Amino acid sequence: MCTTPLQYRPTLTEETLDLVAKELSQHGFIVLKSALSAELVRHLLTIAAAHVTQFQPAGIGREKKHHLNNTIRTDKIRWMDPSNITESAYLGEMETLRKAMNKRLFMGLFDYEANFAHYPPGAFYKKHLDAFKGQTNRVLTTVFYLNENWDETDGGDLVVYNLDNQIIRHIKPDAGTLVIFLSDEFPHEVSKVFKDRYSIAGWFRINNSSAYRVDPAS
Ligand SMILES: O=C(O)CCC(=O)C(=O)O
Ligand SMILES: [Fe+2]
Repeated sequence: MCTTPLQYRPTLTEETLDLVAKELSQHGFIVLKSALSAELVRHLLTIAAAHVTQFQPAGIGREKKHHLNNTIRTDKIRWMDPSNITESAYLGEMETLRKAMNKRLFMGLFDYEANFAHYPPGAFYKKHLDAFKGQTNRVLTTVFYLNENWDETDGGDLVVYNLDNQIIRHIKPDAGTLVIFLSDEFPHEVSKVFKDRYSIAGWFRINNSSAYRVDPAS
């Protein structure tokens, strides 16, 4: 029997990457609908749902400051596995995005870390910033949604604020929607969900290593 290996065609076109660069330089924020192939999105959802019992409670803060705080967030996560062909296809698209932003905007993004997230009914993530100026090497956030047939009444909007704390966007976590924004400029929250919600949150990082301090891998 002959089985062809599973392959995914890259979907981020030069035109899309131009648009992302333009919007990020003008507004620091972009929402792309149907950003990746429907097949890839479906397979990512299947993987997330199949492994959900292994997801771990998510923490806040990094390294020594990392701790669990279930008054701030109650989602569960699993870091992506590059040895899986489907997860690797997603990471490949993000690598295309990384290189494109470095080329067009000279952002100096040197790597990317990403986790699947599961918000069971009742879960939320209160308003937060992913990064504070000068204190982190996370500079560009991505959130990619995997949920089919998401209804307004299912909750779980991504609510985005500006630095004056005014709401600027409500984003429905629809399958295929990719949100990209500057990590230290947009406080955001995930409103309470009423149905299982799956996503992939990721961060492009700059290299803060110096002779005195070596950056940890994650
Ligand atoms: O899932 C979302 O819409 C956002 C998640 C988030 O803010 C985070 O993981 O830092
Ligand atoms: Fe966040």
